[in-house]
Amino acid sequence: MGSKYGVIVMGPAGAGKTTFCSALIEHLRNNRRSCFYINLDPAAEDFVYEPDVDIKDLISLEDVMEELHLGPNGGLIYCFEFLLDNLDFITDPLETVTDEYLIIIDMPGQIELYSHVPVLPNLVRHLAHGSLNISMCAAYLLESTFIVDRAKFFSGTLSAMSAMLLLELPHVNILSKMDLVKGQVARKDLKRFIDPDISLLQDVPDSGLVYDANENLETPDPTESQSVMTGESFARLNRAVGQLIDEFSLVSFLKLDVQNEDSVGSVLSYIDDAIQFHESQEPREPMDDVQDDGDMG
Ligand SMILES: Nc1nc2c(ncn2[C@@H]2O[C@H](COP(=O)(O)OP(=O)(O)OP(=O)(O)O)[C@@H](O)[C@H]2O)c(=O)[nH]1
Repeated sequence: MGSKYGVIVMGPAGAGKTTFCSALIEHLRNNRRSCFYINLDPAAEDFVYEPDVDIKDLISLEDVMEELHLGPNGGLIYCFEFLLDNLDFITDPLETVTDEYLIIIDMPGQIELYSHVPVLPNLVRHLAHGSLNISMCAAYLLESTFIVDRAKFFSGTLSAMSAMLLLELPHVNILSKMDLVKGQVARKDLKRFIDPDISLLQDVPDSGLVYDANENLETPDPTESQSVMTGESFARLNRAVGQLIDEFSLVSFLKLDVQNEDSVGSVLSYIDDAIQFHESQEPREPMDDVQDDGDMG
């Protein structure tokens, strides 16, 4: 059984991850619980609570972009690869953290991290299945204002699903910034987003989206390179996305209003429960590609 507990806070840019981390820390403090706060966003600057470990003390995104001539996304991936090569930076301070602490890991918002780039699963495997053996939960935030634009909401839902599949951790999805939609959405309408009702996708208006069907071909034929996704093909795509979400059937959201202490407490209790439930279910085994001594080599 693990004797360390952690939550990794993820979600698209601006979803409210750092604000949620601060609200969690405040709630834990008010309830005499300890926490250990790790910032892994090399671009994050303003913190209400100073992180106990900050990736910026290991590597600076600005320096990486300047010296390696990388853009912000490439620079971020480089920073994570560098972190994986220097895992002691994060594992050493965690050695002494006991089970009274909740380890809170604040992630950057680049969604590549939650879709196809392997750095995050490697990091999580190391923390959860390496010698630290941290019992972890993933918290994926999506902004509640997305529900105004259904296409955006369902695309966010897909990114949350992608993170669930990628990390294979106990997982809670959270609709953040609920104060921004309070009083604007009827309770019964909100319910259709909390437990996503795929029939909402039937009403998504056809955007007349134009896409380049041959963008990956080396020698695109200019007469055939443009396709217009309209009408029936757009509806078919939406039906397919709906079916995917429906068949996955594990996606639902918790509501979060960071200004409301009860709301933060309620989300935290789901996180605690997810961690405990997972711990009681699964014997933990180190993964093949992760060494036990904290050195990924
Ligand atoms: N109204 C409202 N604003 C919020 C809430 N949470 C965050 N914000 C605001 O949303 C913006 C982004 O919040 P952050 O907590 O920095 O979001 P983040 O996901 O950490 O952002 P990145 O790290 O850049 O991806 C800030 O201006 C916050 O003040 C909320 O619950 N309600």
